[in-house]
Amino acid sequence: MKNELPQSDLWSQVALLTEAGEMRRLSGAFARFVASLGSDSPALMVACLVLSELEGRGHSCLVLDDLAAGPHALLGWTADQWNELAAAAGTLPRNAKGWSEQLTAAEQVWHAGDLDFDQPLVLDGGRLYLRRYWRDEALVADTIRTRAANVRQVDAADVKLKVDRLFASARSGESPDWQKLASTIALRGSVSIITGGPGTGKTYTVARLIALLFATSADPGHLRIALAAPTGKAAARLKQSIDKALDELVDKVGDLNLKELAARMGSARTLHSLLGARPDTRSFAHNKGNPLDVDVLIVDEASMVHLEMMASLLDALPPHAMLVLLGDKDQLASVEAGAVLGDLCHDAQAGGYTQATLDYALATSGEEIPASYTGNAGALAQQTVMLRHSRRFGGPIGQLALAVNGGDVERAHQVLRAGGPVEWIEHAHQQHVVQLGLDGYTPYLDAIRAGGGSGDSAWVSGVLHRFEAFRILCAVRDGEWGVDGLNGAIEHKLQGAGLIRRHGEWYVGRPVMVTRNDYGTGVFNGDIGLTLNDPARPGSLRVYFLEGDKVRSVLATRLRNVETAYAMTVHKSQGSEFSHTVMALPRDGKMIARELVYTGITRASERFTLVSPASAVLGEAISRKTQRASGLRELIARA
Ligand SMILES: Nc1ncnc2c1ncn2[C@@H]1O[C@H](COP(=O)(O)OP(=O)(O)OP(=O)(O)O)[C@@H](O)[C@H]1O
Repeated sequence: MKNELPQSDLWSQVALLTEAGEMRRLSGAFARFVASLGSDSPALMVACLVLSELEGRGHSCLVLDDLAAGPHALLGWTADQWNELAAAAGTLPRNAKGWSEQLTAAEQVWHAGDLDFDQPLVLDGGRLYLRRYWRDEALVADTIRTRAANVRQVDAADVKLKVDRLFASARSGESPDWQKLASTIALRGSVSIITGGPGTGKTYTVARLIALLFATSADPGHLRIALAAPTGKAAARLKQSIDKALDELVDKVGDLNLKELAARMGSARTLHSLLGARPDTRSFAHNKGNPLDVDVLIVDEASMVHLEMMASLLDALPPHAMLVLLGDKDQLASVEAGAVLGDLCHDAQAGGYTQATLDYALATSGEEIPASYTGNAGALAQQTVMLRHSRRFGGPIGQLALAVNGGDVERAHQVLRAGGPVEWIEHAHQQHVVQLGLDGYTPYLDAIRAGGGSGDSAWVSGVLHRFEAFRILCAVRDGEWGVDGLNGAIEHKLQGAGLIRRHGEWYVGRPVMVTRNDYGTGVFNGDIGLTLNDPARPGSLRVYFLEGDKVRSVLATRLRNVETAYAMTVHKSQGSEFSHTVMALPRDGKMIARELVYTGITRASERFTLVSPASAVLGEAISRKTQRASGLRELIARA
């Protein structure tokens, strides 16, 4: 029955928060929609508003304990903003139990386990979900649990012989050799995870795993191994690194023609293209009913895979196929809801390996897992290995990344102030970033002028590589420290310096980022290209994209969803690396957390410059760890 409550106060508060930019219009509309289906109790309305807001911030659910304690910190609101909303709603439950009872009483909420009427909201184990996210989380949890428990028998002596040869030249430098361990642990599993920071050898290890898979297969000629990553750039990088690593292994796998077998793997694909994305729908051509034609699927940059994509991927993977996820668990999670890799890697640091895993590791790799990593952390933890030693990240950039990752503000300040390849412009003005932009982008713009637009692919590739050597990353989109403000200011500066000649939107030298998948032109969200003259058609412009060592181009006027990309968000930079990376932090950093700073720093291979108008923002961000509400771990642990 409709509850005629004096809720006008609540909706006035909603309007105020919306006007102040603290609440999405969508959240109010969503709550009203739910009310139109039945109860409009204050508890239900407030829960809907908060749930929708959290969804916009990447959480897959609303934990009722958080709601009872006051979710303002999760929302980035002040305690007053929350208290005013709660007071306007009327009497709200005092604790999680009370919230649970009131929400369960609403006919729009399905209490998991009860008779299901396909209600839009789901309450499961003290968490409120939008139905779609609950379905995705349940699917991921069920599939991962089943897969983690499904460990196959291997011939330990045979594996040891082969893995010893594959890792014979490896300068491990660590004991135990986690890389070697990771490859034999993955070999037995239906799902496994290899996590580690930049340069810890995830790709190096997986190349050896591939060789091992071929070498131990009864029918290597028919083993179908597929490589994939969330973005085109990450996919191209994966393929390139694996090819390079496999090249070094050709004589280490007996009579097998590794080159030919590797060539049959084909190129690495984006997850969208692997699954067969269809324009304008969320569904894919491949799913449970039409599974992927693979025996082994290796997915790189798995931290970028959001909950919905992971659910689609697991749904489309045939039960017999092996899934190997590679990624850095400490990186920023996807913009979309879910922090799947982070959730799945909960025990990676500690290990939590059982005696059975210790025995298996010793028998297959000869490596002894130290006692400090033993425990009983569950089936998935037995299939998870964290690589702990970075090979190209030992200097100040690595030290800074480590300090940030560990939440050590003082140490981060120390490294930043010590100079060298790491620098910090404190109390900066926007002009500082703009000047860095001018210096950093002059080389590729000079190359364009010098080349005269010959269009020759080696020349284009050279220009693109120069562009890729430098990038400005932003934590936010809006304002003078955001992507939009900085792009405009840099463009203006380059124009003033005579490096670009802007007539309208498109001009020679304009870097662009694709913001939506476009199947017609074959460009995907996150692809970055440079605008150059079309040698075949004087007067017209083409955008050139680097794909591994190849170059692809599209007529500029055919690209509908693009934005200028002198500055880009840290989120979009994942999977890329630049020799010199500049990261600009805004004046107000309340929504910035450690993972973002860490991800920005780890994009830099040789030089990292931090620019911030207010120095306190960095410390605050490092101290703030993103907590994304999710029930994945609990659902996986459920028997
Ligand atoms: N055991 C090893 N012996 C010798 N070289 C190694 C070893 N492990 C890794 N390397 C080298 O270190 C570099 C980094 O390795 P790799 O690219 O595999 O790391 P990664 O973890 O995949 O990095 P990213 O996260 O940046 O993709 C590569 O040049 C690789 O060849």
